[in-house]
Amino acid sequence: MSALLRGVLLYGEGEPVDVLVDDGVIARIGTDLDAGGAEVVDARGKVLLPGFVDLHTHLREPGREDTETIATGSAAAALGGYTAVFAMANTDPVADTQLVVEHVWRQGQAVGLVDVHPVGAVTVGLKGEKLAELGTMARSAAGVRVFSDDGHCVHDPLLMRRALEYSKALDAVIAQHAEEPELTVGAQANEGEVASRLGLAGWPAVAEEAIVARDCLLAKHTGGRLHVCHVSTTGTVDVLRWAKARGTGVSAEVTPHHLLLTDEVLASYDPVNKVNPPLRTSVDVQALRAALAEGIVDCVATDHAPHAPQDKDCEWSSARPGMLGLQTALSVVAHTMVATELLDWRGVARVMSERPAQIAGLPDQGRPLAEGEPANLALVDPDARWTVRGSEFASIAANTPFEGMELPARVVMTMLRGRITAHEGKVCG
Ligand SMILES: NC(=O)N[C@@H](CC(=O)O)C(=O)O
Repeated sequence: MSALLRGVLLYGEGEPVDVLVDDGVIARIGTDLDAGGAEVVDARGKVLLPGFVDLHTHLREPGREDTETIATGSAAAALGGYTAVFAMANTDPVADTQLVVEHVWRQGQAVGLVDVHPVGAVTVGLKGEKLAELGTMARSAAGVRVFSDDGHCVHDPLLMRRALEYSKALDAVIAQHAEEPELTVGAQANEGEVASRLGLAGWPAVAEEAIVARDCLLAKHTGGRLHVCHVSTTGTVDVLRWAKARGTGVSAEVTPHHLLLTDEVLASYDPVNKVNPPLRTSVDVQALRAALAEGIVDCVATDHAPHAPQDKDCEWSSARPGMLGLQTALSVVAHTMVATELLDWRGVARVMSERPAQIAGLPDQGRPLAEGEPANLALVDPDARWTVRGSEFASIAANTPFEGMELPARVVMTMLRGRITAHEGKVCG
């Protein structure tokens, strides 16, 4: 299949060009290119970016196919501009064996809309007691390079030390859900004024920061590679700055919802706003935006967490934490980072594609927009404005905290190795 994108702006910069995609790669970039037999896409005024890479997606298969499947999650990813996603291990059964990670990998390939890379659990059953067979998962057909107990913190420092040692040997990364469990027993909302006012048990920032500090020390000590999931506090940014300055092998992600929402939205008591880690204060939001712009926080990851209505339309304390993210990520980043001039589109390519691909060691993702490079691409309309409707998403679940919000910019086309996977809001193939 070949396609010619006419009049597109590479990274939103410079003069419009034509981009000819053929045989899975960017074959030519120039002006007034001859379409030949290629499908012509009018891309005037659109921004071309490398396809996005999500290091943190919950696809819920196996186990909770009532909320998301690899097929529906892949469709949501393609519509959101993603060409690769990392499917978290907290499925049922847990992705802690070769069997499960290979199942997820093969399902993803069979669907074929996005590269689905299974994340392997760090500990057996996410129980935090015994290391899972990291080597077997790494050597499996799925080639696992990201390990995480996400949803749970690897709390035991000796286990975390060993996992980081393995990460070196396996050229992998340990993605930590940083939450000191002793400090968050019963916690429901960011510890502070809002939680007190609403009568919700507090979730202190230090529960995250203490684990990030410990793990940075362990990463430095072992020479292993640590990735900090969903950074949510100013103090974590300070710790990351310190750790990076002393040459620690650490990277970090921030979610779109932590770049936009604060705990003030909890006043409605709507559990759609319940998430782990919790929404923090406007001071934290500003610190996270600045850290992402500066590169202290490396990338954006969605933490796309679909939940069934019965797990969300209930009392706050019994609701499950988590929010959808795949189909709104680009727009929330445009709203919080581009409209505020903290990032330009080249910066968006860095935080949504290049850095996550590097962190996970994906050789054919997050590549430059240049001739001969694989055609993993996201085409964005920077001038679009649209209103979020969870019911219109490809996901089975509809738990978006951005419901009814008008957001800027929208992904209009996604290509995976030269094949159009989504176009104008429709999944292709
Ligand atoms: N991020 C979330 O709020 N939820 C995650 C897991 C978790 O971190 O609790 C989920 O799997 O639903």
